[in-house]
Amino acid sequence: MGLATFGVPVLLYQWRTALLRTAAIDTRAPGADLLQRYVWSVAVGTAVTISLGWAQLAVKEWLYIRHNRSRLHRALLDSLARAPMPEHWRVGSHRVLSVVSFSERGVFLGPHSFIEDSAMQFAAVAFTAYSTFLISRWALAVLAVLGFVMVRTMRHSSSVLREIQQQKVAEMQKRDQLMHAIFSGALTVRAFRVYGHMEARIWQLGATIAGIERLASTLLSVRSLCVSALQEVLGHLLVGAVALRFGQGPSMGVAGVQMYHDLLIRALPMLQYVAVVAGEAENHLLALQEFCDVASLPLEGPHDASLLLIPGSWAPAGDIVFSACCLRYAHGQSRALDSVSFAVRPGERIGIVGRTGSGKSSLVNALLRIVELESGAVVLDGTDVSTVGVGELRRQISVVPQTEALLAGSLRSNLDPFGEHSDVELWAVARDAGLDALGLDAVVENCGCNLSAGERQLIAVCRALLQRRRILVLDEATARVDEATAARVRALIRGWTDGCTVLTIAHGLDAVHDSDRILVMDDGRVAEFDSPAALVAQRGAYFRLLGAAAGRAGA
Ligand SMILES: Nc1ncnc2c1ncn2[C@@H]1O[C@H](COP(=O)(O)OP(=O)(O)OP(=O)(O)O)[C@@H](O)[C@H]1O
Repeated sequence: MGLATFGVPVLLYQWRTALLRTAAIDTRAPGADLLQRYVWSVAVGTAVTISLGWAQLAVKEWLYIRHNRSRLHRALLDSLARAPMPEHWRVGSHRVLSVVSFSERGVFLGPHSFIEDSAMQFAAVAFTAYSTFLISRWALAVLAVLGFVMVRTMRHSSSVLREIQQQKVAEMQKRDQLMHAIFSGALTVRAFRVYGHMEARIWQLGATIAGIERLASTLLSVRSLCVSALQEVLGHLLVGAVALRFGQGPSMGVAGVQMYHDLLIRALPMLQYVAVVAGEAENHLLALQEFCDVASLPLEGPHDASLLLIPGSWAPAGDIVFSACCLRYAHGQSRALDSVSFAVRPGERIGIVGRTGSGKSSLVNALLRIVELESGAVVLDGTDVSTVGVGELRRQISVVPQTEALLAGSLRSNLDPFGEHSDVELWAVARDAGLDALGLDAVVENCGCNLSAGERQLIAVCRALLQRRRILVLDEATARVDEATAARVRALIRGWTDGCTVLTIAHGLDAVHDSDRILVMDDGRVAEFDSPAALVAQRGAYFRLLGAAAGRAGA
């Protein structure tokens, strides 16, 4: 680096001498002083540019690759891992994926290459401008105006190209989604014989994408033609201005003009680079903005930092109180829970029923602080859950969600992802659930796609039971198994949750008829809450649900 920084000016000095000799410039002739200053400015400008480049290269590795890259990645992961779920739903997985993939390709490479290019190109343009100023102010004015037009044209065309690119990405996403739908819903596609229709749609999207690509390439060609033409005009105008300036010099006029022309031909494309770099920088900064938006999502409450409890010391027995709870998913949306109040005693089994969208799953979201309450409080064993860490809270509760999450591995690794249980326990729960025929080492593919829907649910139930927590929430946990298996799962849950508080959300009333009490939700409110027998005697909402279920069964 040192050799280059100090060697380059020396080489340039030699070059300048050779140039002057070749051009047979009489250094004592009028105007020669001006030309010498010009050549010097070229030499110094080039040396500065190269030194800047070297210095930038030296800091780049440490600053962007070693330091910023890992820091930004960590910020992105932290943000995604700690953001409240509504933020996840808002951001969407597509946006996260595009930010993560861009972070690899663009955000980290973008700024430093922008600095590298801009340092080199702006310095190049600056010394071209200074050199031209030395020769002719009129030439500089022309250079400035046409350079401005060139940069504006490039930037405008870059933004048009960017829009076209975005359109292409949107069309490609549509095509990918369609491909995914065909792949994941292959049975439905074949059953309804719509493959031909979907194939035609994919071809149509492919043709649209090809059309967009053709448009982009035409635009690029037109832009490059325009810029070349503009450069030619600029070059001739400047050379003309210089010829006028030096035209009178008898011994050096032609040589000076020739030399200036040569240097100009090399320097002018730099203007084009400046415009390209500026457009690129704009793209990168927009992407960086997007990256920062996702990397700085608001955080959910502290994970373990309870103000009131010694970490790990909190072990509620399962007493749950909802007190005037109001929950809203988004501003302007109606409340999913509207002044919900009820109390559950430790060890009680509560069935939660109600029509679709009545707020059953929202109760779980409030209990686990997946979504924070707008007002009211959820109290566990006398402790307002908003005062404990979300990690601490969630460690007290096992949940079997509506859509279970299975990972590629074995039955064993899915039942016991953290290797906390003995084979005896795993066999016991697998046997009770009727999964023992598979064997603990049975292969489970990603998302459990090599298992039946019922088997996947059973694995999720077993995994929750093995955790042996005081509170268990089952959200439609037996919706996809036959009645005999559902009865078996109910028996399994009873056997493994002695003394635990169990909240069972279900559409099918069979899943909750043996509960101690039934909570009926209606439009975000508690409609009824009592024992099944009392609710039947009341002939209210639960009774009507039973009647509707009986009607469906009879039909
Ligand atoms: N992620 C979400 N974003 C916005 N609104 C939501 C979200 N989840 C639920 N809602 C709304 O909140 C209300 C209650 O939904 P919730 O999922 O609690 O009903 P549910 O009784 O569990 O329904 P289901 O029986 O279909 O599971 C509905 O009006 C629903 O549209």
